[in-house]
Amino acid sequence: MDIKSMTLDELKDACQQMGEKPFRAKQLYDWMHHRLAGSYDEMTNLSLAFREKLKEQYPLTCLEKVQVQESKIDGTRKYLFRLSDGNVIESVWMKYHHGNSVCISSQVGCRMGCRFCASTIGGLVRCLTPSEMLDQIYRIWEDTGERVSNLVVMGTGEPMDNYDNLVRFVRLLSSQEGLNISQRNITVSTCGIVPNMYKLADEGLQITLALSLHAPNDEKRRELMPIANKYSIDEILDACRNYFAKTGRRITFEYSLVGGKNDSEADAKELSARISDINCHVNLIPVNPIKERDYVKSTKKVVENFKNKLEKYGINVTIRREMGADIDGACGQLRKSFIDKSNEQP
Ligand SMILES: C[S@@+](CC[C@H](N)C(=O)[O-])C[C@H]1O[C@@H](n2cnc3c(N)ncnc32)[C@H](O)[C@@H]1O
Ligand code: SF4
Repeated sequence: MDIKSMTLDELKDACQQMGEKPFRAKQLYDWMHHRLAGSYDEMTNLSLAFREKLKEQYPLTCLEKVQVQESKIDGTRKYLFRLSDGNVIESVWMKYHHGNSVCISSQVGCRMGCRFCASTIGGLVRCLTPSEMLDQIYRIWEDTGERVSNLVVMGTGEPMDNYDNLVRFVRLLSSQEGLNISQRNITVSTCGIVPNMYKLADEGLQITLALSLHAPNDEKRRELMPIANKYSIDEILDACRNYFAKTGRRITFEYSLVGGKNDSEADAKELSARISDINCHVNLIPVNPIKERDYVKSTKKVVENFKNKLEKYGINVTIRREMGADIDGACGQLRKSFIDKSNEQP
């Protein structure tokens, strides 16, 4: 395992095996997770011999900032980072009145194939390690100089398709010796991989589960999301009910409104009936069109009507505020256009 993905206890064992005292592990942990050291050479309170041993046994890798786009409207920042193997990923920093929020990627690409999503067009390249997920937050913290209070795993990738790394990442991020971000301020979004939703409910975590529903019935969902061929909405909603029963955490349903596909009043009525018994919140997101597909955004009026209809049936609902509208591209597009441009060059 890479050294920045280790817990403090694991690091103590590793240090001991290298003949070092356990307090060295604390110093090392502090350098990596609080002082955001980019290399062992910066860790000047560790002996040169120890640093050499570390370099040999545990190469320390950090994300490299490749590009930042900043919104003139609200200060939202989109980051493109390069991983040590040359792959690139994107992350977003948003300023809200309740604090700063970061949206991270969990994989390089995605294999789920949702029709409206730019992240999946090149398929899955690989899963991110816990430290690569952490480092997105660390590098943004370093760049902005501001603490992060909320985290959403809603960037490229399907976190439930990278389960063990995701859970380890959440534990590291929320641990007292880590950034100590409250688990209640962490949201993990999934397209609905049912067995792992059950597993997550038993981890003893207090994170919010966001479920990307996007349709009121299986037929419509299958048109938008191939994963719907594997798990039915009934199965997914049962997994959500179980998550609430086990954790007490209200479920968030994400619903991307696609013009003429899933945004009618009948869709709203059917959706309300299906989720009315679940302690939940619905987040409506007008779909962000990508050039590879011909899906269109629902009009403002249709979005408002959809919201009103859900409210009429007693569902708690918000329309997601558009952040960084001037730098907006759909999720995964910054990475995709960077790769396309790199491929065009001779
Ligand atoms: C990029 S996904 C990552 C997390 C996870 N894989 C999932 O699907 O929930 C985060 C959210 O963005 C939504 N999304 C993806 N592409 C979109 C687009 N072009 N317009 C609006 N929402 C989009 C997804 O449906 C999902 O609800
Ligand atoms: S919406 Fe989520 S699951 Fe679907 S392709 Fe995009 S990243 Fe993957």
